[in-house]
Amino acid sequence: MSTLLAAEGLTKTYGRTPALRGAAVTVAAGEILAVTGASGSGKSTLLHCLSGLVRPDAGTVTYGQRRLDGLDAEKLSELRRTEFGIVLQFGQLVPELTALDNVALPLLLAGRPRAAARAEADAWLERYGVRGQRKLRPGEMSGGQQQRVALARASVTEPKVIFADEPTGALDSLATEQVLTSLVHLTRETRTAVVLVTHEAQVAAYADREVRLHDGEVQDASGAAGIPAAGAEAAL
Ligand SMILES: Nc1ncnc2c1ncn2[C@@H]1O[C@H](COP(=O)(O)OP(=O)(O)OP(=O)(O)O)[C@@H](O)[C@H]1O
Repeated sequence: MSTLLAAEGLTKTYGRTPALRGAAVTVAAGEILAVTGASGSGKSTLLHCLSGLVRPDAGTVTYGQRRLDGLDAEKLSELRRTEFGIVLQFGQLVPELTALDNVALPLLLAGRPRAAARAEADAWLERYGVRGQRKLRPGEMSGGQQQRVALARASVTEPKVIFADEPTGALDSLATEQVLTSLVHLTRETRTAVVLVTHEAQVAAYADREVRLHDGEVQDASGAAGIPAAGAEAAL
């Protein structure tokens, strides 16, 4: 598989706390990569560096032919808007907008007509099991419902890479399966790659590959982790 995203020697220190210490990782088009490790091992920091939200102190992130550190803030934010879908751990939905309008927003920003944007947003809410909540604002939804709306918003543009930080952390196991199955479908249909930060084995089992962090370093990079994603899809 062709490499879409490659990071080498990533180092990031917050004050005196080393979050990453020379981490290296690659992501291929269409693959689901689970990033696992104990609390504080650097998983979120790795996701933030890979998605260009945080600049590492040292090391490189290359997306296609482009080095993220070679892009200015405007180019980086354009790249994130057009090629990436990002789901962070806490509240990134627009509080004033309904679930439907939150999900339609990236399409409207890309110039899609309102009716078409809303129809696509509706379909993604359905896929993630929160169509019933489409008229609610984030403050009127549970944490798990908000997570699913955030995933729908990250998926609606069919980006090249989705970065998701514990996207099922607030879901029960049935809803977790529904969400991960939808993600697997997305990757198989559109060759979207997914970088999935998780501490749950049930979630990592959906990945094609797992990278385990320990104290900011990649401890173990394994092949298929548990149930392969294709198996999860076939089990539908
Ligand atoms: N913005 C920040 N300011 C200060 N320290 C930070 C910041 N972000 C991360 N850290 C520290 O860097 C280390 C790695 O944190 P990170 O959030 O990347 O780990 P994690 O594996 O995602 O943890 P968790 O599973 O608990 O979310 C931790 O010691 C954390 O306290």
